[in-house]
Amino acid sequence: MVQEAIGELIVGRFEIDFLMLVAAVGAALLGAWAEGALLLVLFSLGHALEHYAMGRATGAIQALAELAPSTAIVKRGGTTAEVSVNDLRVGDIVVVKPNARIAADGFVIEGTSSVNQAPITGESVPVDKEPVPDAGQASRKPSSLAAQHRVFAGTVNGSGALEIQVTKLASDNTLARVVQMVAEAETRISPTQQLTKHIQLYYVPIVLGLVALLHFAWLVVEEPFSASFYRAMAVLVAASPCALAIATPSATLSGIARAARGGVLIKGGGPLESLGKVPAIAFDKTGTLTTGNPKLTDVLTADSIAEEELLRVAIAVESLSDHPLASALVRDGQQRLGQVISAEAENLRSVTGRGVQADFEGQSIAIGKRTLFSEIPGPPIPPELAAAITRLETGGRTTMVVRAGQRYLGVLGLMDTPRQSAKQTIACLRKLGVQQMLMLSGDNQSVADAVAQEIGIDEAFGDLMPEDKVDAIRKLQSSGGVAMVGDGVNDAPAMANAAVGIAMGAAGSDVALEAADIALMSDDLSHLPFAVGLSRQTSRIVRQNLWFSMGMVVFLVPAAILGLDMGPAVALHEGSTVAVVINALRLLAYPSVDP
Ligand SMILES: Nc1ncnc2c1ncn2[C@@H]1O[C@H](COP(=O)(O)OP(=O)(O)OP(=O)(O)O)[C@@H](O)[C@H]1O
Ligand SMILES: [Zn+2]
Repeated sequence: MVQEAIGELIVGRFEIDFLMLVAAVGAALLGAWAEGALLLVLFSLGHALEHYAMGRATGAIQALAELAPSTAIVKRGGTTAEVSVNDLRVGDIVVVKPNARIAADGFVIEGTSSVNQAPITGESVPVDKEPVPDAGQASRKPSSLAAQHRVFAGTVNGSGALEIQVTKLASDNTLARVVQMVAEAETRISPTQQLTKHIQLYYVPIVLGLVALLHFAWLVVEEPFSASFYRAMAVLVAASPCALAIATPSATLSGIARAARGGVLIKGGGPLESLGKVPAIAFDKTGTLTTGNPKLTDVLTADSIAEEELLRVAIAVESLSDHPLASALVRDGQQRLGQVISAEAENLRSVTGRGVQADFEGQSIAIGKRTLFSEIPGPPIPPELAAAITRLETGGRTTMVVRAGQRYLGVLGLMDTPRQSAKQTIACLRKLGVQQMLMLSGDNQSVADAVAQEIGIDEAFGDLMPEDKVDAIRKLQSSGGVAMVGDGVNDAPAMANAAVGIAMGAAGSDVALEAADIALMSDDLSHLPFAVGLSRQTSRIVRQNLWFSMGMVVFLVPAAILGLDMGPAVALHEGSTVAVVINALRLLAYPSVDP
């Protein structure tokens, strides 16, 4: 305490601890050793309780870090050995026994099991895991692997034994990054916290002035100097804004810790507070409200073009693209053809938000939405093909027009389905008080409208380029604030312009984890109402704490002036500080909303 007080003095600012120290030393100097000692005892007792309670919140975060085992069983050169996780290298094969905690991030190469991922993603249902078809290919791009192949350090294996190939060093795995980000979050200051800092800056000097003045009370009322001094000291204690100072940080810390346990990473008090306040939430469509796993539903060829030709060209080009539409086309197209197309195009150039261009068998190929072809040189879309596109779009299809050289080969229709949890999530958010739910999509307006209608979104904006999404967010932001939910990859600019950027499925994506203010670790929308609810509850508790602690000062100061003793004044003062922290700890027990 003394150190803290001196430290603050050195940086030239009065702090609460300093006030208390003045009171204690003052009492002792005047020969009232007993009072001085009582003051110090009560004071440190209060602080000990407060530290203990705050420790509960920080402990919740610390517990997260201890989820990962410290050793792993590694297969190297035909033998197995137990090594420290810090000695694991990318590419190592780790053996995971049944019911053991997984020691590293990686993908499954042997065995099947179901893994409880709740510690990382908050998903209550275990996720089935199976080996990747080709380990060599998987290791080249592990971040694009499906959930049934990937595993995370800190999750708990089910009843099957697994062998996994390590993709991340222990210091760099998802768990380590989450722990680090939560730790950083603790140090970020929320707006309300800044407010209380501000109050302290003016408030403390005013209190000191009042206390100095009260020393001269014996000049006005008839009493000995020592009586005036005691009163001044009691007022000093009564006026110390300890509870006020701890009101917000204690709640923020508990809120962040609770969220982390529920698979929601909140990067600081700022995002935690704003999420509970925003009147509107905007969602990206593909991969956020929909599964992001579309199916090829229609193949319409232009006159005199064979379906094989259309599909072969489209597959050769799209196998180079990593857009979800592209992988769907490659997968379903080959199935429809009944053969694997191994021919690959060259020189892929993507036209953001519109489509792709590439060279294939001596021709320049363009694939994309209607507007692509009014922007690149070449003949316009013939009327009968345009009619077919319109028909598909009215039917809720995403369309991909294919042109080879000067010839239009046809149009492909794809359909994505809304996530199962989407409709319920939207309803849940509405019940929590979010007034407006919007959708931003690069897809055509008909598809956007169809999805919005199905899941209960208020308004859908389609045909948006990434920069249009940013503009839309800016506009919403200036009319009351908006949170943006996306995958954090191509929505990063829009997310950055929102009051709060929320990324989904962040456990699998470093980029998303980095870009978001709030990250839903699981690829599951239903954790969003939990985050919003928790955030609102945090704001409520902060408000209660602020009122209570200010109320206590407003009561105690006059009471002390009118003669309340030092003992009760200190007890009430420290009691209120502890009460504030305990109130904040209630957040640790905030229930997860089950969908
Ligand atoms: N590789 C591609 N092949 C064909 N068309 C593409 C490709 N990439 C994008 N497009 C076209 O551009 C449109 C917009 O793509 P963009 O990536 O901006 O949005 P999205 O992520 O698919 O949708 P949302 O904005 O709803 O998440 C797509 O709907 C599609 O018509
Ligand atoms: Zn205090």
